[in-house]
Amino acid sequence: MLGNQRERLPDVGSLLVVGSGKGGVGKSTVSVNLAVALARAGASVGLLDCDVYGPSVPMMLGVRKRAASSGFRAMLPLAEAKNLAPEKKIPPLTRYGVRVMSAGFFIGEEQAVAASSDMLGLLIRQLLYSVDWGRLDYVILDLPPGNGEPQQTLCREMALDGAILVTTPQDIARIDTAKALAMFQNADVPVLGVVQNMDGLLCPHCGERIEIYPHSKEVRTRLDQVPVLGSLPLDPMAARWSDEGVPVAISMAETPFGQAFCTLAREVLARQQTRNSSNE
Ligand SMILES: Nc1ncnc2c1ncn2[C@@H]1O[C@H](COP(=O)(O)OP(=O)(O)OP(=O)(O)O)[C@@H](O)[C@H]1O
Repeated sequence: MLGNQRERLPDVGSLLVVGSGKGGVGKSTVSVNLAVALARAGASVGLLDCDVYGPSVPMMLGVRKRAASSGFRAMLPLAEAKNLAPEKKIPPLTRYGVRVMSAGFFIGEEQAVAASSDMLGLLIRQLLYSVDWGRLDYVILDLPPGNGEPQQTLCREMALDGAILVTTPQDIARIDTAKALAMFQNADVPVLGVVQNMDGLLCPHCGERIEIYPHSKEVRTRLDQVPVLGSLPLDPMAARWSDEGVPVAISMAETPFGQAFCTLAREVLARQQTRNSSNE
């Protein structure tokens, strides 16, 4: 099925996904900070955390839900149809200028979700339609690791306007990222580029750069052809701010680490504008 036959979210300019085949490489860090940086650059932005089993966005944005709840039973009745009446839609939370929704707003942070994995695609698609996003330039989907669900359903049914891949320099991460790349390319989703995260550690004492993860020397032809949108070092302060619930695009805005997200946002805006004008 071609991209233009897939469904578009009403009133949303571009639907972007941030993904990687590999877990823990920084997808949520990139999603949250890209969303905040785009908002700071003047765009109207929504962010949907698509990780049902381990949502990280609530903590990264300082909206943690510690108490357990009735979980998805509380959410599913709301998410029964695509054409939900406006008054039935779920209002997103607004944090740092970004409209945010996460399964983590409905379930306690230590609560296990019993949804079977083949339900995840439907669940996320329903959530996407059930949120009262309003009119937005961008909605960013922070994907869970892997190439299963909800990725398959989203690639099949939604018109995704761009994918941003996140990897570390190691080959073990690049192998999985190459798989995610193949998944998006096979589904005709335009891949905007790759962010190389945890690319060296800057010593907080002397500033020396230490390579934590070895740079892969393997040729991965498809992945090597994808533009590099940015490179981020491992920075202990970034992890600390993230746990504090303040995105580094705000808390470290003046540092090279924070600035990297302004550059990433500018790259994404430019690439998306080029794509939009070539599609007109
Ligand atoms: N460049 C970095 N420097 C320091 N810490 C980082 C960096 N990037 C990510 N982290 C930290 O690493 C952890 C994992 O990052 P994150 O949750 O963004 O990865 P993920 O790919 O979304 O993980 P998952 O696969 O679980 O969804 C987080 O604690 C985050 O704060």
